[in-house]
Amino acid sequence: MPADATPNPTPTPEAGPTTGPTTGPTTGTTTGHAAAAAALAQVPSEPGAAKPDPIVIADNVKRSFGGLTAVDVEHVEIQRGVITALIGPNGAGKTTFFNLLTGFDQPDSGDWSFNGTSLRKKASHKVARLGMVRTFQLTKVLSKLTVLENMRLGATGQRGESFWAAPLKFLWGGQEDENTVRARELLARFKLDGKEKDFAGSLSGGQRKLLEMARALMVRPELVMLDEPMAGVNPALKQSLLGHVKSLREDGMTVLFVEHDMDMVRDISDWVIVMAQGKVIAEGTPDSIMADERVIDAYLGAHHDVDITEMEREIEQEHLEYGDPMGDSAHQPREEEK
Ligand SMILES: Nc1ncnc2c1ncn2[C@@H]1O[C@H](COP(=O)(O)OP(=O)(O)OP(=O)(O)O)[C@@H](O)[C@H]1O
Repeated sequence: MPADATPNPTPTPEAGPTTGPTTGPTTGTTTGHAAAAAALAQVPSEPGAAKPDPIVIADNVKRSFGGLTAVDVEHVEIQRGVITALIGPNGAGKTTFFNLLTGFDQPDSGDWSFNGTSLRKKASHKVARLGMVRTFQLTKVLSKLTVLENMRLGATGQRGESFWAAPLKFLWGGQEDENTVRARELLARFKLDGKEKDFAGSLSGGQRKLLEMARALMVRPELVMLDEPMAGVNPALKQSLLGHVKSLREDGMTVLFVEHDMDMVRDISDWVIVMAQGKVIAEGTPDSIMADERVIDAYLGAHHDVDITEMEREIEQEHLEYGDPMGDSAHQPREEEK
C-alpha cells in the first residue's frame, strides 16, 4: 500500500464509541468482535501461530542492553482488523518490542513487515506515515501547547521529542486548514472539543491518554499501538476509553495494545500474546490464555495481586487530586460493615 494511501475513512465528529459490527471500509468485510473471533477461529493457540491475514509479521527480532536480552522474538504475526493484547510481567520486553516495531529503537537483528513492506531501519515518522502509529506509556503530549496544536502536530507523524520542539508554523504549512478540520472532528469524537484552547498540561491523566489516542488518528492509521492505555486513568474515564478502543476496530483499524489491566484485556481483546523474558511464550483467545497454566505461572498468578494494589493506589491518588469520581455513595458502608 502506498505511503500516502488513505486506508480508513475520516471518523465523523459525531462518531463516538460504537458497538456492534459495521462494514469495514477497505475490505468490505464485517468488523467487530464476532468477525474477529471468526477470523481467528482456526488459529492454533501456540507461540508464533500463523494468522489468516497478518498486517504485521516479525521474524527473529532481537534487542539486548549490555548483557540483558530484552527482546528475542522468533516469529509473531498480528492479525488485521482485530484487537490484540500484548501482556507479560514487568520487564518482559513489551515496550521495547513496541519501540522496535515503530522505529523508536533499533534491533540487533531481525526483520518485520507492515502490509508486506519491511520496516527494518525505517524512521518512526515514516512508520507512522505508512499507517502504523503508537502511543506511549507516559503520554508525550506537549504541555505548553494547546490541545488543538498537539493535534495538528499529530498530522506530521511521530518524530520524537526533538522534532516536536521544531518551529511549528513551518510544519503546518498549507495543510493547516485541512488538519485543523480533521483535528476538530477527532477532538469532538473524543469529547475534548471543549478543551481545544486549553494547554495540554492542564488535562487530567485520562484526558491526556484520550488526546494522545486522538492525535495518533491524525495520520489515518491502519494499525494503532497503545502502550498501557489504562495506566493512570481514573475509573470514570476507563469505560469511555474502552469504548474508544473498541470503536477503532469497528472503524476497520487493527489495534495492538500493551496492558497490565486484566479486566481490560478480557473485556476488549480478540487475541492475546504473552511475552516473558523477551520471548513470546503463549498466544490464544483471552479465555484460553487466562486458563493457561504457563501464563498463570509466568504472570497472572503474581500479577493479579499487583493489579489490585495498583488500582487502589490509583484510586486513592485520584481522590486526592479530583475528589471521589464515584460520588459520595461509594463511601457508604455496606450492610455487613454497619
Ligand atoms: N534503554 C534501556 N537501557 C537498558 N535496559 C533497558 C532499556 N530499555 C529497557 N531495558 C530493559 O529491558 C527489559 C525489558 O523492558 P521493557 O520496558 O521492554 O519491559 P516491559 O515488558 O515493557 O515492562 P513493563 O510492563 O514494566 O513496562 C527490562 O529489563 C528493562 O530494564
